[in-house]
Amino acid sequence: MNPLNNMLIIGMTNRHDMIDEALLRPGRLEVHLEIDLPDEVGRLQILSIHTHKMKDSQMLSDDVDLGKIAELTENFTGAELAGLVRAALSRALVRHKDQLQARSDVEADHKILVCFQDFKESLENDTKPAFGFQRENLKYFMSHGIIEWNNGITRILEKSAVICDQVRSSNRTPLVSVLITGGVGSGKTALATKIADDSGFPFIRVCTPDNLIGSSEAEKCQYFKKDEKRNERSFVLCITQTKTYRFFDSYKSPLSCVVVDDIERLIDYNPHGSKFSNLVAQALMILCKKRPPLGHRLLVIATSSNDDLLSKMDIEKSFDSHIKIPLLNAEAINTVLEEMKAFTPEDRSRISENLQKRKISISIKSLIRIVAAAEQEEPEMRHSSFISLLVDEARLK
Ligand SMILES: Nc1ncnc2c1ncn2[C@@H]1O[C@H](COP(=O)(O)OP(=O)(O)OP(=O)(O)O)[C@@H](O)[C@H]1O
Repeated sequence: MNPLNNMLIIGMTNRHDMIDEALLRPGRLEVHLEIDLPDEVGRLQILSIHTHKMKDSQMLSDDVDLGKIAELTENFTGAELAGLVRAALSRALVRHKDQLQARSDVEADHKILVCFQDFKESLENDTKPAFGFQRENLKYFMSHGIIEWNNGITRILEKSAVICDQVRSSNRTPLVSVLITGGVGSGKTALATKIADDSGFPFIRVCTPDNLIGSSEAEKCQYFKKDEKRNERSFVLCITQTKTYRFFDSYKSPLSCVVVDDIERLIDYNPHGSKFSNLVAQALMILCKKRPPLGHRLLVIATSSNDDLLSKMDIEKSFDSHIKIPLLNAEAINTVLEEMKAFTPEDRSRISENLQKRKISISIKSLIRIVAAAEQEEPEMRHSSFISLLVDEARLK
């Protein structure tokens, strides 16, 4: 066999983690270059390249501000930006065809013009980034907004803003992990996503156990992989047939936030017999401790309703900060009713008067549910129905 000289072999993949290590050893595919998501300047350059021909043939309207489009396309890859330009062009073509059909005047302007509106509509309807997040998806977890029902909630939000600033700008802490705990329905998921949303980080991923229903432990398996070149460990936490949560996806962006919701469900905790998946629990602990690669910063926010379990399993210690969400007392209930504009002002003052005599504590989620149930009653029955539902619920707890 004669060796071939002067050959350069370039391999490309978007699943570096799945390539056999034998192929990546020195002497084989030994130089590894990772292409990160483009920043705003990079996106502007990519958009300029893909609209270059349009501009030359005067098909690009003067109102198209590529700088603005670069600003709006956070987390877009180069291929997605090219797709966006194509989608905007398709919209312009369809509009042009419709205009031609509508006009009897054949002499009308025949020029196809791609406008800023075409890009805007394509962004809204056609091209979405595969990485990162969609802001509207986060809103799903805060379906009733965030009500600052007492100073405790305001302080939590202020403390979280400081933590986000720390991740963003401190050179000492590229990784910060926060644990949010509270009773069932206390608003953990909503607060975690609010913190992630307010952080303004370009990459946000919410990992909920709902997506893993029916997955076996093998499917949820996590594995660790040693990258010999960079001496780093990268890992995949959960693999399902439909979805792959790769926490190291977050390393594609310089500034990322991963929300891990409902830890006890993620680790398959079963109070009967106290069973859980140790593999997933270990993966979580490593996620909270493993520094991201150089130049990348990561905020991990995890939520749980089971404080005791986490401290027994030593998971709690893996987090840098622990936020506890309180339940609502009578005063907080009044604030929430006020903020939600639930019932009439007269009903609200009757409720407030009634609650003064009671010692009550309830979760925000239960309170919202009770308000919705009471609002189904006849107007004159609403406040009494609310009180009795509230008392029943609080007794249940
Ligand atoms: N200050 C607040 N904090 C958190 N949630 C709030 C607040 N004000 C209003 N909400 C609303 O309350 C609901 C809280 O539900 P959420 O699912 O976040 O609770 P949870 O503690 O994660 O529930 P579970 O224990 O069932 O997982 C959301 O609809 C949210 O919009």
